[in-house]
Amino acid sequence: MLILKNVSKIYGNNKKAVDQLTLQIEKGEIIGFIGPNGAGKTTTIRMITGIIALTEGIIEINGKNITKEPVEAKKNFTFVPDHPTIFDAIKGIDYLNFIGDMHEVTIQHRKDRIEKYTKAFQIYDSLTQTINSYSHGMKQKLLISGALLPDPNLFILDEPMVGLDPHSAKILKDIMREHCEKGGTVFFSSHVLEVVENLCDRVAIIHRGKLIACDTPKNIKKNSSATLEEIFLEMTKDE
Ligand SMILES: Nc1ncnc2c1ncn2[C@@H]1O[C@H](COP(=O)(O)OP(=O)(O)OP(=O)(O)O)[C@@H](O)[C@H]1O
Repeated sequence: MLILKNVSKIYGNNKKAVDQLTLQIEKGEIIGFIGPNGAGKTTTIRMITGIIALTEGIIEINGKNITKEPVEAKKNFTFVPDHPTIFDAIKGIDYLNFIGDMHEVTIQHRKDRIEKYTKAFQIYDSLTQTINSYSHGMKQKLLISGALLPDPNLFILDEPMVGLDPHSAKILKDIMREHCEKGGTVFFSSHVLEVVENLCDRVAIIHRGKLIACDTPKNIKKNSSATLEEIFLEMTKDE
């Protein structure tokens, strides 16, 4: 479903933010992508989503190369960025309809899914208001609802729990799990290690641009009684 082969990113200031990262994610998996601040998570996600170019390597989404076939590759995923930047002079419902139009979601399917997600996130009654009247969390939930609307094969989220209240975070976790049970795939970055440990099939750990582990939470913990947080802190501590 998602393949990264020897992917690197060197920024203009010669900063090697991602270093030879290789990762394969299968259909139906939830993968949590964790790492300390500056480890390269957002850079990796921005390369997967085609927002920035790779310096080297290959990224394929459902067999489509994000560099060579960006339009085809982009039909296979939706993305929720870490900051809910959104054109906010329009109403919430207009934003969702725009997403529906872009992804050619049928009217009935669109109506059902808008109701399902915005009611679950308790923003349904605010959809007729302009987005500039929304709180940070409401914007985040609108973006998530929009990203779910096309029923993507791959759902990518950069730090989705930030700004969500516990009730909304629980709904999002349930939606992510449901998406995978229906055969979809979820790839998300997070600093909330408890969520990652409890929700994910596998955890990918990046440190200083390099992938240092990618396995089930149980295997990463080597069956010890330590928490994922304890193991993560040990693996990524500065010598
Ligand atoms: N546009 C840029 N130009 C130069 N360096 C950058 C740029 N964007 C990110 N970096 C650097 O690349 C490295 C990785 O940054 P990135 O944002 O990918 O980390 P992250 O793991 O998402 O961090 P955080 O957990 O703090 O969000 C950092 O050293 C950062 O300073």
